[in-house]
Amino acid sequence: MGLLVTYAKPYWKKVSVTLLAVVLMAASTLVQPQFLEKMMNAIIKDDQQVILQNGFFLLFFALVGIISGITGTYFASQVSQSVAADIRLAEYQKIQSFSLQQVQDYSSANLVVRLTNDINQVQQLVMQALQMVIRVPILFIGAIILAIWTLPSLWWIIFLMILCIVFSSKRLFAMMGRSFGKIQKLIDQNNTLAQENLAGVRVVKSFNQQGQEEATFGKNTDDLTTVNRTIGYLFNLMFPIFMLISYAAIAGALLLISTTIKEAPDQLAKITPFITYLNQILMALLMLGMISTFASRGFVSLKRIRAVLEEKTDSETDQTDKVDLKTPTFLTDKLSVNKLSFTYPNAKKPVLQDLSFTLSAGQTLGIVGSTGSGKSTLALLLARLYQGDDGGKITIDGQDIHKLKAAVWHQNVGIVMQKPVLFSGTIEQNLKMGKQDASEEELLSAVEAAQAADFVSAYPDGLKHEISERSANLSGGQKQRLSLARALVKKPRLLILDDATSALDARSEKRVQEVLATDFVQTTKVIIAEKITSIIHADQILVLDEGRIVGSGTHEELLLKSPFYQEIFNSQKGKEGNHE
Ligand SMILES: Nc1ncnc2c1ncn2[C@@H]1O[C@H](COP(=O)(O)OP(=O)(O)OP(=O)(O)O)[C@@H](O)[C@H]1O
Repeated sequence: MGLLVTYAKPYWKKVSVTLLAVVLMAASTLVQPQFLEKMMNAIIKDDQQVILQNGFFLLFFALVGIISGITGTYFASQVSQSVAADIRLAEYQKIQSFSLQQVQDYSSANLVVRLTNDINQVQQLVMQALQMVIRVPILFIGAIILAIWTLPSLWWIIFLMILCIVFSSKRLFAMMGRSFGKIQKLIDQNNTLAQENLAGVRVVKSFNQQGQEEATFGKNTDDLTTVNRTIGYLFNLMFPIFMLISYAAIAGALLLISTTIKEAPDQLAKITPFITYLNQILMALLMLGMISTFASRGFVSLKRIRAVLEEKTDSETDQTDKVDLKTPTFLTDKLSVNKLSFTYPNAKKPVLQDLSFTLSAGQTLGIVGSTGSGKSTLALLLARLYQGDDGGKITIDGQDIHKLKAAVWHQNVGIVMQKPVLFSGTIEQNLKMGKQDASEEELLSAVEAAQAADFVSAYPDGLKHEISERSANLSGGQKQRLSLARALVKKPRLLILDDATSALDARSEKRVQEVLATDFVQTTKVIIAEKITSIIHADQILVLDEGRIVGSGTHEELLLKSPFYQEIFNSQKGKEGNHE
């Protein structure tokens, strides 16, 4: 609730207008039966003037009710949309600052639901709350007081009716409440299934898995429908049950009045407002039921959103805009990795153990090793996307990289991941992620260095060419080249290439190596490769096996002293790609 109040504060003027309109509407609803009673009395006495006079007031207050109703809905809708938009933005910004582990812990599908469906639920909650939170108590208490005031002897009928309604709705809501939590979980699963299936559509088709995928998705959708239907049934039951109770109360009231009408004929005029008040009490309880439904779903969603917003993230103490990104503040000398170990947060065993090595500025480090030996993990640690276990450190000129501003480190480090990721938008927009203010010349030079010039210049719109969703209109090699160009355009002080040239032909890969050696002399390079030819000239090569360094030295040294390295080299000799 505190979260909603915080986000609604900037819109206090509109909130006040909404609440004022709602109070006016509730008051006009309560006052109308009073004029109805006066009209009934005048009809019995055949007093035309009083009939007209009260008819006019009745119409006037009905009009006030309509206008204030429309005004309230208009402003409530504006406030709820603005509050939802602000929370959505805050949540999105928060997710942007999440570590890889946090994204993995929540799962991306779950975060998408929290950004979409959960926000919609909160929007509905705000909309309904603004319109009903004040209206319901005014209407409920006001109608009870006025009903008793109208026919005091029938007070117990009112309370009996309320008791029956409260009892039956409590039961219905208890049954519905259980389903709301389930819905959110099923929507998460539904999203995960759809996302995975669409992202891997080629695999699904090539393995003829459409039927299997449809069945899994269908099962989840059926479960969701069943839970939604249960809630729908229970909700739709509520209205007839309430109506039944209220008609029983009205019938009871009429029966009792009919026995006393001869001694007190003025009670005839009171029966109409009394019944109207009974209906208003019923309306108030129905609205309470509705708001409880929105509240049950809305508060589940609000809790999920708050969990995201309250996550502790690295960048909270590290605001990019306060950092001078232009001035390189490190990498003047030595990058040292000292006794570095790393265990993924939910894993039992460390993935990297006791790694130590040093690199001088401008040097090239090659990393080879068996699959799953921890090469990509080391790349992520060097890029400061994860932090090593206690004790081990990565330092630059003696300073722990985690003590530096994350934004500064990321500005000076270029990483090309094993699976290249580009975003929908133009090639230029993607490349400028490396350097926002890069000139066209700088972009073209990076494209040239990454051996992407041929295919980029073949597009009639060149750098303005649109990359489609999940870069479906690019080949694997093209994606790799553009990812490399994006890292090169920022002229990083430390460049990490994780199997980044695997989809390049031997000639292009050789050209990339030459460009890195001549145009990026100052850049320290860490190159993870499957093929030894990719790192053969490295100043130092690390051989990893099961997270440990099992060999280090130059190519020639390793050929002499590391059987593991020799084995890899011999297995690759003569194969395509050995362009040495
Ligand atoms: N996010 C993660 N959470 C938990 N374990 C992970 C995660 N990522 C990787 N691992 C595990 O860490 C180990 C090392 O993975 P890593 O990707 O670093 O190996 P690699 O040497 O790059 O492999 P490859 O040559 O196949 O790319 C593997 O056993 C893998 O299962």
